Amino acid sequence: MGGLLIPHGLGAVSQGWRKVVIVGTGQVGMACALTMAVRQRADELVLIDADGQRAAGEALDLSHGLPFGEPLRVRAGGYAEAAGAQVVVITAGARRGADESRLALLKKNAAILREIVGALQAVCGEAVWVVVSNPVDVMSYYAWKWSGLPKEKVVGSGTLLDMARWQTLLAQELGVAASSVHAPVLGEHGDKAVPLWSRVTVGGAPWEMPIPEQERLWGQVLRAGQEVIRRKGSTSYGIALAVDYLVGAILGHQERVMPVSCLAQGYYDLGEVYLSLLAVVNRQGVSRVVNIPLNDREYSGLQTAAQVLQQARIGIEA
Ligand SMILES: NC(=O)c1ccc[n+]([C@@H]2O[C@H](COP(=O)([O-])OP(=O)(O)OC[C@H]3O[C@@H](n4cnc5c(N)ncnc54)[C@H](O)[C@@H]3O)[C@@H](O)[C@H]2O)c1
Repeated sequence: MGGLLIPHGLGAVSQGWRKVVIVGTGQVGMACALTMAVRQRADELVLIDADGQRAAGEALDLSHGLPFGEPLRVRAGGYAEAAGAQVVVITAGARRGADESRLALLKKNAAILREIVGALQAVCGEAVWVVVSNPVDVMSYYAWKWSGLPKEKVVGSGTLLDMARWQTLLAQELGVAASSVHAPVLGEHGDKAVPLWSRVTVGGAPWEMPIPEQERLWGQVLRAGQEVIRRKGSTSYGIALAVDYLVGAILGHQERVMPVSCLAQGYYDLGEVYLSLLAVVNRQGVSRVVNIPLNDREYSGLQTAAQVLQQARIGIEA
């Protein structure tokens, strides 16, 4: 993978320079790159892919839009170019088909992740690693385990997307802006996600829905990813906006509270497993977990998610 430096018209790297590396320049990786470019999230984006030509083409394509935005350095390259990044976003790996579960990707994507972790370790030990590749909770766990990084520094996008899908649907149902709805989701990114119905608020006011209505709506959230994949082959924009939000919290040291996949040990009687809990995100990554009280249904939902995620690891070498 040869480095390709796109002319950028920027001078020397200044203090506070924000460098983000994206590993995997497929649909998700490039949607993340475009979102971050448009939102001026970074000063420098480095794109890495096993297919070096693809990464180079993507970097060139993105660079052609630079005259319309703020200065940005975009380049494709190898892992050596990742040195000095504050954030690494891992989106490399196979994606699922419409009728496939995320967990079915594990064996293949774990092998890809192992290779990536080995390469990143040498150059990005100071960065926060944001894992997006599926199954994201198990991949985040192995990124943490194999890298030996402190747990704060390895964070998965987790149920950020599930939460966004749920909030979008609730907002449509109520005829209000999606940003006015707060509806946290914990647990697995997938079938064992745990919607916190007891915590739903609209404009800050608690909001309730009859159980059959809850089930109907949550069923739609669970099928949302498949609905998109069936129609266009992959999901990319929703996750990209979620990742941009998460990366923004890291680079801006924002202390934003959001559900992300993190080491859950020590919370809600959970063991050594990565799944989504409400966390405060800042420059360190996961700065702390917000240990909110859960009702019985939510608590047992988390236990089930943890069991499924721990079982999925069987056969993969820790
Ligand atoms: N966490 C989430 O909410 C979420 C949402 C959507 C997609 N995803 C996941 O993101 C991943 C990527 O999805 P996509 O649609 O972009 O797939 P894609 O096929 O479009 O892109 C994957 C990219 O990974 C690259 N790649 C493969 N092996 C590599 C390696 N060893 N090193 C570097 N690059 C490598 C491929 O060349 C390809 O460019 C999938 O696992 C998908 O399931 C996660």
